[in-house]
Parts: sequence; structure tokens; C-alpha cells
Amino acid sequence: MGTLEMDTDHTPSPSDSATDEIAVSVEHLTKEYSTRDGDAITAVDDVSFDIESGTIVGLLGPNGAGKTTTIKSTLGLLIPTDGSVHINGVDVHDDYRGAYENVSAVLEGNRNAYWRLTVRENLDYFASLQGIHPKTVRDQHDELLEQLRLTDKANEVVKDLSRGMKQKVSLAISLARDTPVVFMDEPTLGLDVEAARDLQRDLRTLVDEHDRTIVVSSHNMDVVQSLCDRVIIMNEGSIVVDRPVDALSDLFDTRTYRVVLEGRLPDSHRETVEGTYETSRWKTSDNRTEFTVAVETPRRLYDVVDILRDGGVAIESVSSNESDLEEVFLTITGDDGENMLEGSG
Ligand SMILES: Nc1ncnc2c1ncn2[C@@H]1O[C@H](COP(=O)(O)OP(=O)(O)OP(=O)(O)O)[C@@H](O)[C@H]1O
Repeated sequence: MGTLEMDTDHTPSPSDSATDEIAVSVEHLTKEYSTRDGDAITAVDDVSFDIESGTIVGLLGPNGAGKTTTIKSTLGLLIPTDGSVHINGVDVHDDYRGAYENVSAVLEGNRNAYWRLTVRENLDYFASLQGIHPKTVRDQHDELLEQLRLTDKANEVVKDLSRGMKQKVSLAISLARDTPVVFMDEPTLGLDVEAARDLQRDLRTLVDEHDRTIVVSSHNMDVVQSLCDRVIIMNEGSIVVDRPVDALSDLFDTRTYRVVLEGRLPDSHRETVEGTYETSRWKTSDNRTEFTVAVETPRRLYDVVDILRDGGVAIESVSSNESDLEEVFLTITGDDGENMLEGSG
């Protein structure tokens, strides 16, 4: 695997802030939770980053990295232990209502829609909640439905729509609030490839034509690579990578494979594999060996196979996890605490 440079200096230079409008500013955010037995867990540990207006940023990391805690703190749904968050210059904790006017979120799939109402009734309902008479925003709603290709579903009950359509309704409800900043958790989860592409295209249009700022959390590598301008990767409560997506080709070129062997790999051969490649999740018994290996190109996998063959152990299976960032994270951050990202900075 190639090297991924660490870049944790997120403080923008004065010239940056003069030219680019900052939509989201997170400064020294720390969140501790107390566990049942009275211990403290630091879920987010002194995290800082700025997000410029008109960009799509991917917030990634393995399970438990602190993404949700960061997003919820940014939205004002959690009170941080330390640090501050500004949305379009408004302090989320000092002026929650003011900040809330600038941000909306599609947090858990499509749960923000009322399934028994039609698509249009949902939009009307949420407008009313904001104190807006639905009639006065009918044109905006029509435009949004058109944009998301939902016009012919406007009078259908949400419960009867396909999963992809429900996801779009959820997005429409969130976007109808017309906030400059939108947070989305796994926006393409459960969508088929075509629907996921459609949605990505729609999001890009919104950002480019309406100057929205979108923060996406996802485990899907392809989505992140094709959708985001910039990627922030968290691990164990800290930011380990913060780079433009184009600078992360190493990460996206990396593919992980789960290898299963019909016997115990000799120690010498295991050492060779471990010494040459990024590996993780080894499981060994007398009649079976399993491990995960990350390689830069599928061809490099043949080199791994050569070492295994030399070890005299038959290969039961090699399966690819092409779109699963989780596996790549586990491998690059190391099961044993060794952090490849840090090591290459
Ligand atoms: N309410 C809570 N009480 C105690 N610990 C919590 C609480 N919420 C989260 N944590 C812990 O904080 C850490 C970060 O969790 P968080 O949900 O922010 O991670 P995540 O990156 O969003 O993970 P995932 O991808 O699994 O959603 C984890 O160790 C988690 O167990």
C-alpha cells in the first residue's frame, strides 16, 4: 500500500479565510461520555476543522471513531465537554436557534418522513412546523420535487414508495428547509447503483448551483470517491487524515481481500506476508488460517498468493471487499494499535 500522509493541521491560514467563506467551523471539540461503571470515554478528542461553503466533505472512519458524536455536537444535539462549533458564523451552543436556521440533517436514513402522508403532505407539514404557510412555498417545493425527479410521486403515500424514493423524500424534506449546510448519514445506504448515482448527481447539482455545503458520513468508498471534494478520516476520536479527495488515490486504489487457507501457514511465511503487506484480523488454527490483506492493485494479490503457495498451504477462498472502507480502515490503522497513517506523515 502506498503512503497516506497525515495532515492534522486544520487551522486555515489568514489568506484562506479571507477568500473562502467558512460554513462549518469546529474548534477543539472534545466529548467525553461516562460509562455505567463511572469511567469516562473520550469519544472525540480535541478535533478541529473548517469546511468551506460550496463543498462536499466526507467524514469517515471505522465504527466507534467518533463521527456520529462529532456530527451530533456540530448540530447542537449533544453538548460538548470542550470546544466550540460555528455554523455560518453562529455559535451552535450560544445561539442554537440561530444556528439551526443554517443547518439541516438527514441523520438516520429516511426516518424524518411521515410514512402515512404523501410526499407533498410531508413537505407541507414540515413547512408548517417552521411557521411557514405551505401555499407560500409551493413553487419552491415543486422545483425541489422536479430536481429530485419526484414530481410524479408527489401525491403518493411515502410508505408505498421504493427505498430509493423514500431516501429522496427524506432528502427533499431536509432540503426544503433551504439551509446552507446539510449533514447526511449514509445517504446512499440501501439504494441500488443507479439510484445512488442519481442521488450523487443531485447532491452535486445542489452544491454547484445553489452553493450548499454538504457533510456526508459514509462507509462506501465509491460514494465518497465520486461525491466528495475532501475527506476527513477519524480514528479513535481524532482526525488522522484531512485531504482533498484527489490526494487520496492511495486509499481508494487500495483493495482489501479476506484470505482463507486450508491449513496453518508456516510462521516464516506469515512473517513474510506481514512484513511485506498491510494485514489484519489474523485467525489461525491447526487446520485453518484467515487474514485480511490490503494491496494497491489486484495484481499485487498474485504476489501474496505466490508466498502462500510457497508455504505449501492450499487456498480455500479469496474474497474482495471492494467498496468497504471499514476493512481498509482496519488495515491501515492496524489492529494492534500501529497506525500506518501516522507513520507516514
Ligand atoms: N451515549 C454514549 N455513552 C457512552 N459512550 C458512547 C455514547 N455514544 C457513543 N459512545 C462511544 O463513543 C465512541 C464514539 O462513538 P460514535 O458513535 O461517535 O462513533 P462513530 O464513528 O459514529 O461510529 P459508527 O460508524 O459505528 O456509527 C465509541 O467508543 C462509542 O462506544
